[in-house]
Amino acid sequence: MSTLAESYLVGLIGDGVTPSLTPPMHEAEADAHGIRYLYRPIDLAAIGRPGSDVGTLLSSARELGFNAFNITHPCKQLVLMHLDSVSVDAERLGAVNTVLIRDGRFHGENTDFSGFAHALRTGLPGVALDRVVQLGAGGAGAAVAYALLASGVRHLTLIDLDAERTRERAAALAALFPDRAVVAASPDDIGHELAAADGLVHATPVGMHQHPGMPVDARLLSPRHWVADVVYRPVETELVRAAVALGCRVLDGGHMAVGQAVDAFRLITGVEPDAGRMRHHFLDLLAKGL
Ligand SMILES: NC(=O)c1ccc[n+]([C@@H]2O[C@H](COP(=O)([O-])OP(=O)(O)OC[C@H]3O[C@@H](n4cnc5c(N)ncnc54)[C@H](O)[C@@H]3O)[C@@H](O)[C@H]2O)c1
Ligand SMILES: O=C(O)[C@]1(O)C[C@@H](O)[C@@H](O)[C@H](O)C1
Repeated sequence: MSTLAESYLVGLIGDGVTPSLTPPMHEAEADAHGIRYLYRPIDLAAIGRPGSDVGTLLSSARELGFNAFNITHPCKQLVLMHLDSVSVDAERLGAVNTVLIRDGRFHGENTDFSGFAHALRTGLPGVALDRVVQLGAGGAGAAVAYALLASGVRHLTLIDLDAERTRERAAALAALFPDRAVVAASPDDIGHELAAADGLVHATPVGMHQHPGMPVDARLLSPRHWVADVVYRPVETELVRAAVALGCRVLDGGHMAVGQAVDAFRLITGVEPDAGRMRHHFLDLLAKGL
């Protein structure tokens, strides 16, 4: 038998999360530390529950002895109203992807932003952060943009097909970081924006197996740009391949996927994970077609 203090029972709540690589990443890292750790996807689509049930699911899970959760689409905002406390960054960002259950209370964190910020620091050390263009202002884009500004980016241009979403996101971020410039631009302006930028961050679905292609004309990139992608299925996207071929410094989307898991594992267990080992495991899982 194991109790709350001797083992970890963790879940991932979200729509379509059955194939997620986050549960096996956590479990393998826990195994390596000799920690008893079970991590189950709780797929809303599979159990026929709406995202608005996230509070009910958390309450049941607390009664059943769960220690923590990762939370994903469509619940990252919906979960906020069910929490007893939230980290400063998750509150400012308005999104939670990690819930810790401690002494019967729910505490929310956001490791999407911290995972990307860590990946940027360690994967692209010393890159210029004066001007960055970010393509994609949806769910992942919100966390990444927040991480860029928290990491010191001085001028951030957001570009998305959804002009209203882009304007709203830029205004919200500008209010959070009043000493920076955060502007919305149209996809037609990308050439002009990239000409003045140090780096490009890509956070749209373009380049995924289901949406193959290049999100930006490679002729607009030059070796002085650094390029970060968030797409990780495949990890070597067309954008990543093109940027490497040009001689750009590149961060693939696997770094963010592993980064959020590294930070969540540390928060849940209090044990320092081996980030390099978790990335190796993640790449192995992808290579096996999982
Ligand atoms: N690496 C990670 O940890 C991680 C985490 C979450 C999501 N992702 C990946 O990020 C990508 C985006 O996911 P999301 O949850 O933000 O999706 P989302 O639907 O919330 O947002 C995507 C945004 O991209 C915009 N868009 C789509 N095509 C575009 C184009 N050609 N040009 C400009 N804008 C365009 C859409 O209008 C939308 O606002 C997916 O590939 C997902 O797999 C990666
Ligand atoms: O790997 C996934 O499936 C995730 O859902 C991706 C992202 O949404 C993270 O915030 C979650 O912690 C895990």
